[in-house]
Amino acid sequence: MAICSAHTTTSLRSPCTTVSNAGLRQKQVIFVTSNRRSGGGRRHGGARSFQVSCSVDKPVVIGLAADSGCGKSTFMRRLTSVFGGAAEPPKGGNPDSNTLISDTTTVICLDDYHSLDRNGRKEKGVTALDPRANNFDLMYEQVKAIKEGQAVEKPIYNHVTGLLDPPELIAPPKIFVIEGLHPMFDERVRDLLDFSIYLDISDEVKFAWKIQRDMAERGHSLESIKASIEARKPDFDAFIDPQKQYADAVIEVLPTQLIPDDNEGKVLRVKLIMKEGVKNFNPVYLFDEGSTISWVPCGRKLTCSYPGIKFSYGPDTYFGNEVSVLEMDGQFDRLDELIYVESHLSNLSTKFYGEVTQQMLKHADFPGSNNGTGLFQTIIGLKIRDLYEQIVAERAGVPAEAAKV
Ligand SMILES: Nc1ncnc2c1ncn2[C@@H]1O[C@H](COP(=O)(O)OP(=O)(O)OP(=O)(O)O)[C@@H](O)[C@H]1O
Ligand SMILES: O=C(CO)[C@H](O)[C@H](O)COP(=O)(O)O
Repeated sequence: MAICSAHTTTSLRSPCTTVSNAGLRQKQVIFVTSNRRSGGGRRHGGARSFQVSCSVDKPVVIGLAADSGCGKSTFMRRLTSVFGGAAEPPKGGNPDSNTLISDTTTVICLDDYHSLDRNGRKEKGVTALDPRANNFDLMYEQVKAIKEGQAVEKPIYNHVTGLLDPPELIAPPKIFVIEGLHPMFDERVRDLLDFSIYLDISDEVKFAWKIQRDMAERGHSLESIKASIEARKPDFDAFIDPQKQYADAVIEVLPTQLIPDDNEGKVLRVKLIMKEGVKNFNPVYLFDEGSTISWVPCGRKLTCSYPGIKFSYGPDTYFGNEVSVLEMDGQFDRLDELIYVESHLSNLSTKFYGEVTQQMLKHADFPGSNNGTGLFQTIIGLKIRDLYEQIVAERAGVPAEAAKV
């Protein structure tokens, strides 16, 4: 029996999504196979797709691009937290799965579309960033299937063994996030995205973060970290970096300008570059929309130790597109005082006064919580929630207020 067959669009909560996200309990969800073979699905190079007959709310698809070690996982944790509930790997599945599922979101890692495993890349002398090491046809077919409300059997790239493991079943969630090296590389995949983000970490900062993680936490030597960054650089420049021109929002992370010749990389200058004219996305602004503003909030209401904090805001162009740019240089001493900054920002898509500050305080232990990386990731998380609600409302033909999650 299809438990969703009586479901109508008057309710915006799809029981389908709840069931499918809870591990696709097959007794409760009817699969309509998409070819003539009974019990099977259409084969996609070892992976199948299934149609979930009761899909009412088709997923909103978000792309997040960045190089490895640039904060994608941290961003994803902030994003899923905005929707509530914990994100966990598929229950009972491969312990090395790269997928994270919560009540609302499913985040897949595009490393799972590596067509060459670690040995294969070594033999052919290509890096994982090279398109020849990735199966974009399968990525496109599966993201498209999910967007159309069909479950897919997605391959798994095992980062522990370096091998391609048997596929895992991915059901269409409310919000489907594809994160990794190439979400905007292939035009067909790019066109499926309802919103896209690029994390643009400057070489200096990337190096500092890599050292912090790979040296301190993984025991790699300084030389091997340098060598690995150098080896990836040509392919990064050729295949990953150009994707930022397509992103609806870019979070750019640079060394501070508040400390002359700083080379410690601890204090950061972070820019949130927001494309104008993107459907269901209104850029955040400081004080006065469209103006050019420079603001040092340190004083009676915001404690700042050296080197202080400086915000800037204004219009600009980015790869020929009109954008609004909000910048924060420096770091917060006291996160609870962030409310003072929040109260001067508009179009935040919060549901109550202080929601940005609350989210930041909730995850004060995440990397970047005291600077613009955490602040802008949180803001983009709220904007994605808003975008989702607007899309759902539009599909259901009701005011956006009625579609609040
Ligand atoms: N905003 C930040 N501020 C400071 N350090 C950060 C920040 N974001 C990430 N890092 C550092 O970079 C490391 C990698 O972060 P994270 O796991 O979120 O990146 P990732 O892109 O998902 O990495 P990978 O693709 O390799 O899994 C963290 O352990 C931390 O050391
Ligand atoms: O750039 C990467 C994306 O995270 C990895 O380096 C890529 O997936 C290759 O993985 P491995 O380190 O297991 O060989």
